[in-house]
Amino acid sequence: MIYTECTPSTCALGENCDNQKIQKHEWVPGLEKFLTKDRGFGVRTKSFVKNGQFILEYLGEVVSETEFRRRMMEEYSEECHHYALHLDSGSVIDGYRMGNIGRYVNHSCKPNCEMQKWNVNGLYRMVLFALRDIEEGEELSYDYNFDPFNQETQQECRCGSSDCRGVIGGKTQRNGGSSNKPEKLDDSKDKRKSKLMNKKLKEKQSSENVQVQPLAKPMTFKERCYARKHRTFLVRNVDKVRNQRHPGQDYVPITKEEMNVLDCNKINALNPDMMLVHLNERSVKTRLAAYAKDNPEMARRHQLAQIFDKMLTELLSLKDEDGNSLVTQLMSLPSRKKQPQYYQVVREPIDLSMIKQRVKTGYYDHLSSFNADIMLLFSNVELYCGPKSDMGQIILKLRRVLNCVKTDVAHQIDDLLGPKTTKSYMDAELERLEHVSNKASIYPEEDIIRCICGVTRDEGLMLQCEKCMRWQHCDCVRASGKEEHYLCDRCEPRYYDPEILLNPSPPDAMPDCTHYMTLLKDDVQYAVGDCVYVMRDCKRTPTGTPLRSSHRLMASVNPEKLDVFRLEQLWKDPKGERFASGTPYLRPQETFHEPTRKFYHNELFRTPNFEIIPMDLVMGKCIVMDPNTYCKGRPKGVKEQDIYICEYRVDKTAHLFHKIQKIWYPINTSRFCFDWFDKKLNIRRTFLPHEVPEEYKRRAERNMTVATVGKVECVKQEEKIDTKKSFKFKMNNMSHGKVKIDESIRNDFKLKAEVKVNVKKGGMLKKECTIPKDDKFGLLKIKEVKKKEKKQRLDKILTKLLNNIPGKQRVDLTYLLEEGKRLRRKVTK
Ligand SMILES: C[S@@+](CC[C@H](N)C(=O)[O-])C[C@H]1O[C@@H](n2cnc3c(N)ncnc32)[C@H](O)[C@@H]1O
Repeated sequence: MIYTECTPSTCALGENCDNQKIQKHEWVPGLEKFLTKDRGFGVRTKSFVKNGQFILEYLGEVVSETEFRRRMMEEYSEECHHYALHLDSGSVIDGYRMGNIGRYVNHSCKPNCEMQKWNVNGLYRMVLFALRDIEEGEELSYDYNFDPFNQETQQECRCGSSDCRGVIGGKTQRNGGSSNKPEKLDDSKDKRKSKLMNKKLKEKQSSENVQVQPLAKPMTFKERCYARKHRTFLVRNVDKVRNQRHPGQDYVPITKEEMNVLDCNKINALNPDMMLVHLNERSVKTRLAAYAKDNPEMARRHQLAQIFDKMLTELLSLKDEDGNSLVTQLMSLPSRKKQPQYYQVVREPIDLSMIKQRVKTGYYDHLSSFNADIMLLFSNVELYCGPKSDMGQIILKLRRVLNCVKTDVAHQIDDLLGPKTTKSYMDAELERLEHVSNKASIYPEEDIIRCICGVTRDEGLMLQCEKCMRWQHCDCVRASGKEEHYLCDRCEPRYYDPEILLNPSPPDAMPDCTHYMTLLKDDVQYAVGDCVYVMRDCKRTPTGTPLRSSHRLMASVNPEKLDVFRLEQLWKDPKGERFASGTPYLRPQETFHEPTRKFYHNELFRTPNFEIIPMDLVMGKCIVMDPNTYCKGRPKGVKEQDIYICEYRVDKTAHLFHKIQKIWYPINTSRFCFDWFDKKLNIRRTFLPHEVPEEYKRRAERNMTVATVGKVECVKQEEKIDTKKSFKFKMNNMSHGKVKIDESIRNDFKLKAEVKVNVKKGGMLKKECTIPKDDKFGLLKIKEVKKKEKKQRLDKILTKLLNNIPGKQRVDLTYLLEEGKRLRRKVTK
C-alpha cells in the first residue's frame, strides 16, 4: 500500500489540510535513543503517542539495490545490526553510514508502530506511524518484515512477544520465513488447516509482501528529473544543493524547527523544481500559467518555457530541399536492441522529444540548462555519426540556426535572466562555429593522422575515428577499413602492442623471421621509414655479437660520429633478436668529389647500398628532408641538430652524384605535425663541411702562438699567453671581417698593427697582416724560414714518390706554395 499526502497547492483545503504532516515534518517530539538489554540501541518516546499518529521518517542514503548488495557483501559484512529499507523497486534507503533516529527503531513481531510508504509530492518516503496508543517511555517497534539481503544470515528475534516468529522479519519473506524456531511456525493449528486455507494464507502473505515491498515501479519522468538534478531523494540534500547554489553563504542545515514550519510553498520557493511534480505537458499552459499568477518564480519559469518553446519550434520547422524535416532523426533515440552500440558510444543519450517535454513542463530554469541539453544532443550526434557525416552537417546547420534564434529572443531572455545572459552563450557557440569554418577554409585538406605506429605519413588504407576525427593506418590497428563506426584507441581506450606486426610479411622477408611495422629499442618505437642514428662501430663480445648500446650514450656521443640510416624493414629472428635493414646515408666528407663542390652544412647523400644492422646499434631518431621541405618548416618536436638535407644519391663508389627524383618517405607538412616558417628559407651551399676542424685550428694556433711566444719571450719572458684570448680574437675576426685586435692582446704581444681578415670566397680564412716596418721581433724572417722548410719537405716527398715511377718526368710542384705562380716548372735532375 502506498499512501499519498496532499499538496497544499492542489488540495481544496490548501495548507489547512491535515494530510501534509510528512512534508511539514510534524514529527513526534521527544524521541529518545536508548540502550536495550539484548538488541543494541532502541528508540522510545518521552511523550504520549496517539494511535495513527505520524512519528518519524526513516532517513538514509538512497542507493540502488545493486549498490546496496555490493555494500552488504563488501562493506557491511561484519556488521551485526542492519539498517536498510526497501524504498522502491531497485532502490534502498541505506542507513548504515548516515541516517536519523529512525534507524534505531527495533523490530517486534507484535509491534506498536508500522513503517508505511508514502508518496509525498511525487517522492516516496518511508514513514513510521503508531499502530496503537503508545505510552510515555515505551519503546517504539515495527515489524521489519525486511529483506535480509542475505537469506543465510537471518537474525534471531528477541522481541519477547508472545507472537514472536523467531526471526526478524520472517513473516513474508520469499523463503517462507524459515525460522530458527520452527516450532512456532509448525503450530498444531496450522497443521489442521485445510489445503485451501493454507493456499489462502499464502496468497494473503504474498499480497502483504507486495504491499510492503511493491514490485518494480519505474520512476516517473518527473521523479527522474528531480532525482537526477539533485542526485538525492533526501530533503537534507536539498539543503546541500541550496548551499552549493549560494556558495558564498556558510552551510547551514535546516534545523528541526525550520523543518517543522517548512511548508510546501516554502519548499517550492527554495526549489522551484518541486513544482514540476505537478505538471505534465498539458498542464503547462493551464496550471503553470495559473500558478504563475501568484508566484513570481513560476511566472519567470513560465515565460522562459515559452521562449524555449519558440526556439525549439524554429528548429523543428527546419526542412531540407525536398521538404522533409531536418530533425526527424533527432526526435527519438535509436532502439537499444537494434543499435546497442549507440549506447556504448553515447554516455548521456538525449533526444529532441525529451528536451521538448522538459520545456513544456518548465524544467529549465535558466538558459544554461536548456543550452546544455541542446548542446548535449548536438555533440551526441556528432560523436556518433561524425561531424563530417550527413547528420554532422545537419547539426552544423542547426547550430547556426539556433544561434540566429537566440539572437532573436536575446532581449526577452536578458529581460528575464539579466543583461548579457544570451551574449555569453552565443559568443561561445559563435567561437566554436568560427573555429569549425576557419578550420575548413584554412586547412581544407588537412587530415590529422595519429596512429599507434607514430608515423604521420598518409599511406595505405586509413580509417577515421568518429569522435576525434583522427586517421589511423588500417594495417596498424588491424582494421579492414570497412568498419562503419570506428573509434581510435584514445577515444575508446584499448591496449596495442607497440611492436606492430607487419601483416602480411614482405615478399623478400627473411626466412623464419617475423617482420614488424614498428620495433622497440630502449622504449623508443622505431617505424619502417624512420631515419635513425647508428653507431659506426661498437664494442663486440668475444663471439662477435655487438654489445648493446643505450640511448643514454646519445648525450655523450657526437651525432657527427654516428651514421644516418633509413629503416626499411624491421624484423626479429627466431631467437627474438631485433634487426633492421635499409639504406645508409653518407656525409659529404665520405664521398669523392671535386674540391670546388659545395655542400649544405647538414647535407647527406643517399647510397644505393642495402645493409642489415642489429637494432642494438640504433641510437636515436633523426629526420632527413628534401631541400624544398627543409625550407618550408620543421616537423614538430624535432631538434634542429637532428635534421638533415638530402638532395642527391651517390653511386656505389660514391663518386657520382644524381639528383633524387622521387621522395620515398615524404614528410607530412600538415600543421598538426609540422611547424611552417613564416617565410620560406633561402639556403645556400658552402664549403663549410671542409672547414678545418676546430681541434686542428687550435693546434695550429698553439703552434703559431708558441712560435710567436718564442720571440715575445725575448722581450717579456715571464708573461704567459692566454690561448683563450687568442681564440676569441680569431672568432671575432671571422665574423666581422676587419677588426682591431683586442686591447689586452695587443698589449700582450706588443703589436700595434692593424689586422685585416678577409673572408675569402667559400669561407676559407686567410689572414693578412700588415707588418710594421720596424719588425723588432723578426717575424718576417721566421715566416720565410718556415716557408723554406716546408718547400724542402714537400720537394723531398714528391721526389721520393716520383722516383718510384720509372720513366716519368718529375715535376716540381713547390710552386704551389708560392702565391700567384701557376706555371709548371721542369725539374732539372
Ligand atoms: C535497524 S537496527 C536497530 C538498531 C539496533 N538495535 C542498534 O543497536 O543499532 C536493526 C538491528 O537491530 C537488531 N534488532 C532489532 N530488533 C531486534 C529484535 N527484535 N531482536 C534482535 N535483534 C534486533 C538487529 O541486529 C537488527 O539487525
